[in-house]
Amino acid sequence: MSLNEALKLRKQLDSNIPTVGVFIDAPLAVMKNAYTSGAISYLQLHGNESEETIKTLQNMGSNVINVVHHASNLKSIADYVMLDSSNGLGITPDWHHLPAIHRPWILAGGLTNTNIAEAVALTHPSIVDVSSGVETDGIKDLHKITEIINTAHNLQ
Ligand SMILES: O=C(O)c1ccccc1N[C@@H]1O[C@H](COP(=O)(O)O)[C@@H](O)[C@H]1O
Repeated sequence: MSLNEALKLRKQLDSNIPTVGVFIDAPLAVMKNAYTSGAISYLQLHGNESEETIKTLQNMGSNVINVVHHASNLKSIADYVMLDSSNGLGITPDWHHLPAIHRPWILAGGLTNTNIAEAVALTHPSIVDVSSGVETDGIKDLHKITEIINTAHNLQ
């Protein structure tokens, strides 16, 4: 998505709703621009971004979500870590063998309305994140989004 498209979408959204930009090893200038233009409030980094890059983005004022593919990599100076088995391919991590995680963290990867209760009960994340699980034919589906939000809100 171009910066202009992101800015257009930002304008259509309630200003109280934070927006997240998803990046994989993007140039620092691109990520900085996305943040300073006001298009996004959080940067979600799915590549091999260095600690130095994360620090630079945080010093700009942005919150940074560092995505890791294995629970053994959950140490990061980022504001949040997200555990996701893949990069948006809808593959679930192994929820049964996660170590206890003593920091705010986000569970992602293949969550759907039918598996979210089990995933949360087994892993106790601070936040859940879902993308392909609320799509039909690659397009976000309002019915699926409403359904999973209701399910999540009813979890203990
Ligand atoms: O969705 C994508 O195309 C994507 C591409 C590259 C990196 C991440 C991507 N998506 C993000 O991945 C997580 C989990 O997605 P899913 O629920 O498994 O489909 C989510 O944050 C997506 O925004």
